[in-house]
Amino acid sequence: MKKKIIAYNRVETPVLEDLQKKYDVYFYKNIDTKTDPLFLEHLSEAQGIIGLELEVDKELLEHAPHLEIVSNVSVGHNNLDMEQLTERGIMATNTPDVLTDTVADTVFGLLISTARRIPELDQLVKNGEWKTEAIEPEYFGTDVHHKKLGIIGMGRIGQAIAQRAHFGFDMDILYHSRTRKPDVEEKFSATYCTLDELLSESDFICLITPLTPETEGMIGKREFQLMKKSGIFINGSRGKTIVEQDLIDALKTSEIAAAGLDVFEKEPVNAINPLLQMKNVVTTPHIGSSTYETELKMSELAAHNLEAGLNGRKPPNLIDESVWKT
Ligand SMILES: NC(=O)c1ccc[n+]([C@@H]2O[C@H](COP(=O)([O-])OP(=O)(O)OC[C@H]3O[C@@H](n4cnc5c(N)ncnc54)[C@H](O)[C@@H]3O)[C@@H](O)[C@H]2O)c1
Ligand SMILES: O=C(O)[C@H](O)CO
Repeated sequence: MKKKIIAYNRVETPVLEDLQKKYDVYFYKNIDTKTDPLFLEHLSEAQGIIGLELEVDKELLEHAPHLEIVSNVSVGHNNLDMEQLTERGIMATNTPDVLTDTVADTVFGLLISTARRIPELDQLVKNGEWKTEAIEPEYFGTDVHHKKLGIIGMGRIGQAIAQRAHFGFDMDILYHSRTRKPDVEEKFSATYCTLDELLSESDFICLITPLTPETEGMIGKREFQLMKKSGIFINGSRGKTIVEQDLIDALKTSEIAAAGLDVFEKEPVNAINPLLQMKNVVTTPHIGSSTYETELKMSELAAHNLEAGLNGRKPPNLIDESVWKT
């Protein structure tokens, strides 16, 4: 009998079609996973889950007695209750590496767009408000090259950001991470420092840690106050790593100059969120990894992980290796 799989939110079409040849696949999108009766029925039979941002918690797992593996189509796995999964011996996997450069490009794109006010000035041109041959100084931006960049979370993506900053833009790099990385320091002439030093000395700050109990709300009122008034803050991690209301306040009181945000406390972001009214805030809808090429690679890797797990092979990207019994 074919194994049963729940596919959720995003599995690229060619990958989904390939899975459909080998398994019974039930694809769901934009449903209430706590109450949807058909979803819960399929979940009760499923051996595998593959997808993006499905909240896999105790309640969901209680409806999934046959589950063997949850394969995230993302590197972030804050949607998974790892304690519950491990306790039940259910494998969980993610998609590191294949998206690293794409996310670093997004973060750097946000950084340049925010510093040079590209979306705001694009609107000005398109609205017919470019009135003088020489644009007025009130529309000038700030330089990116040769400035100081602070990276919080010097992992795979953090290092790809550092590479762009160091080799492409001659920036000075400060970083703060759980551990010091001498190879990174040498490669990008980066300096390790405390979080407070990084916040007070950087011209640009990129946050790119995972969302964990330790990083939840790690950037709030105190941290924004430590930043330079000319400071530009970029968040590519998860919305909940910052206290969003404190960011709003810091921008309103000019505690910092501007922000570039790919992620929000609540997604999709609420249309009345004050951040959306601010000219000095550049936003994108959580598209860090969303290019055709990279999303396909993520789906392929997630399917590879899923199929390994379902067929008795160790998935290459097991998050908690302790569940693998040889
Ligand atoms: N915006 C997007 O679309 C998008 C896309 C991919 C990843 N992400 C986010 O980026 C995160 C990082 O991805 P990665 O592949 O670089 O992961 P990674 O594990 O390689 O790197 C994470 C880094 O954060 C550091 N870190 C963890 N806790 C910390 C703390 N309390 N203080 C300082 N540093 C801390 C770790 O030491 C590590 O160096 C993901 O977990 C995800 O949340 C977002
Ligand atoms: O963590 C990731 O891979 C991304 O945020 C998914 O979109």
